[in-house]
Amino acid sequence: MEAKANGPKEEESRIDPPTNPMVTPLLSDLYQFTMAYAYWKARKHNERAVFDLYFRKNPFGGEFTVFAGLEECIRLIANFKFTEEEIAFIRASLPETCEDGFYDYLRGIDCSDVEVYAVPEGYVVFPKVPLLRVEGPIAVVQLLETPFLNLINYASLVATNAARHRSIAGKSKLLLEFGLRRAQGPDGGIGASKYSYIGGFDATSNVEAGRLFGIPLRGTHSHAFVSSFMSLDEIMEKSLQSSDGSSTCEDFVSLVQAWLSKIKWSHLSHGIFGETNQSELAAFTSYALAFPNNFLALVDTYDVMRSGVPNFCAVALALNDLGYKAVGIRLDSGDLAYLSCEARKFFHIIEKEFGVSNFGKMGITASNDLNEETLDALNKQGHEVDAFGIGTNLVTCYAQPALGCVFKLVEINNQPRIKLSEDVSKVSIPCKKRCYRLYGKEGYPLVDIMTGENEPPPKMAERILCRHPFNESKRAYVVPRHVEELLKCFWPGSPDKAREELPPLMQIRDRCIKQLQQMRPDHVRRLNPTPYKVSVSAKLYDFIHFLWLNEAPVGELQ
Ligand SMILES: Nc1ncnc2c1ncn2[C@@H]1O[C@H](COP(=O)(O)OP(=O)(O)OP(=O)(O)O)[C@@H](O)[C@H]1O
Ligand SMILES: O=P(O)(O)OC[C@H]1O[C@H](OP(=O)(O)OP(=O)(O)O)[C@H](O)[C@@H]1O
Ligand SMILES: O=C(O)c1cccnc1
Ligand SMILES: [Mg+2]
Repeated sequence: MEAKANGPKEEESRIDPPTNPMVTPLLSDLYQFTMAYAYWKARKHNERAVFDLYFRKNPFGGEFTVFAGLEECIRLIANFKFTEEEIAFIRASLPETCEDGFYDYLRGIDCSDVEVYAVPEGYVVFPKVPLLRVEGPIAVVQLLETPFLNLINYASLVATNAARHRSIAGKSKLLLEFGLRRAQGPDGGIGASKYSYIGGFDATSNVEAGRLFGIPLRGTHSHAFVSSFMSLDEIMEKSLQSSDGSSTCEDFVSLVQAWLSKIKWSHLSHGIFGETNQSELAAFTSYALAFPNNFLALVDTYDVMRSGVPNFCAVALALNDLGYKAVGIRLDSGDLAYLSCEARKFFHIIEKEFGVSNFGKMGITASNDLNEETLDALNKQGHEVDAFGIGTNLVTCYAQPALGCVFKLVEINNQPRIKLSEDVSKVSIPCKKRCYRLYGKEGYPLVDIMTGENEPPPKMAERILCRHPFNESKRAYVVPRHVEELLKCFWPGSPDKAREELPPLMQIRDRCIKQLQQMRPDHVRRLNPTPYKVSVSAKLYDFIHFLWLNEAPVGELQ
């Protein structure tokens, strides 16, 4: 197909449908359809509306949030079209008094007249600043409220949760997402894997997420595998070729037993253990025969130091004789700080005693109900864990089950709108706005500022007054070293107009890691973090308060 004169090639510009086929125009609340009908009935449906999608409070007691879920929103609107079956269902769900013309109207709807400006996915974001600004015919944009919130709330929450776990674990640790079995259903599981990866996890055990998104897959084995073996006699196929293929060990089981005996009687490890569990030894040996290049053993089924670790070392040393390097162990119960240190000491003893270089650096993975607090406790106690497998607390976002993103009308037919509330933090910021991040001389972001759409943008090296949107006394002058416009055009209305790229997941992850690194450390620390400043221009401040006074009825005291 020919490339269009000034546009991308058609196939390049085509945007895939949402990952989850359940994400359709019907994945919405009934009231969006009743409102759409009422807009249509009032001939208001094509009025041009601007909505902001934002949250009011950072999750997990922190002062930052990682924005995620944008690509799935763009996929939804790029493919937004009702099927006849869907229209028939809406017709059956609305009162019979609804006129037929509405269903013809629905049949014709797509998002070619909708514009979405958004913060790039993976960015660090803050309360009140729009993550998305959605503009279009009010009835259509209204229908997008629920699916957009659904696609962004959990994605951003779990990406933030992952980023927090990464920040405590430290850069050098491997973080594995193990949560599929505990996730809130299939979409929760897939979403958790995808967005934990964006938040800085290294890999997932979720095979379907690996296929869909190219996330690295990792895994060990379970207690069932260990306890399914009864004795070494079960192992029928005992031969193992050396890693370079030059020789074959006909009886790998005997080689393992010989090593276990050597370890047991070596003067350095003497007394640490007596008889190890032989069924566990059989399981480890079998696993090594199946995966000589990827041997990793779960060592806590019977007794970590008296059985699991010595059995593991015997198999690892036998593999070493044949030129293979074992990967390491996994600890899944007990005191993970203590056991990891004990295991590490044992590996060092083996290295010294038998001259196997780097044996002391053997990988130690830990799992079992890990969360921010346990990671923090392990750090404080000192530990020797290289990789953490985290499931339940990560994917269910146990510490906070939802991020409260909302979708509020800020302008209709060029008329700014405000939503008032007794609770000042819930008052919406009116107007179609532009948002900027101002950077200071040390390179850190200093403040986010929202301005009216037609105000001149803040300029580098030029002093600008940044005001708290609601608190009159809170204001500061900023001379930015660098100004970044936050809301970029991700959906200009049609797939062949210029728009921001939807980058691969890996790039979003890199962006997220970079974003977190460039934050001033006190904003992202765990204990008593400093709030990041979110502000409005002086002009917007005045306008908000003018509108507020205009819209709020004056009470009468009797
Ligand atoms: N050194 C440590 N400091 C703080 N918390 C730890 C430490 N080691 C382990 N933990 C945590 O303590 C909890 C122990 O959980 P629990 O008592 O259910 O497990 P367990 O008895 O060790 O193992 P099992 O799964 O066999 O019952 C887990 O959440 C684990 O992450
Ligand atoms: O603890 P999480 O953070 O959710 O991580 C995943 C857990 O899932 C696995 O076992 P499972 O919990 O199914 O069984 P177990 O606790 O008896 O090992 C694994 O051994 C971890 O313990
Ligand atoms: O591979 C593992 O060790 C694993 C995978 C999922 C859950 N728990 C552990
Ligand atoms: Mg468990």
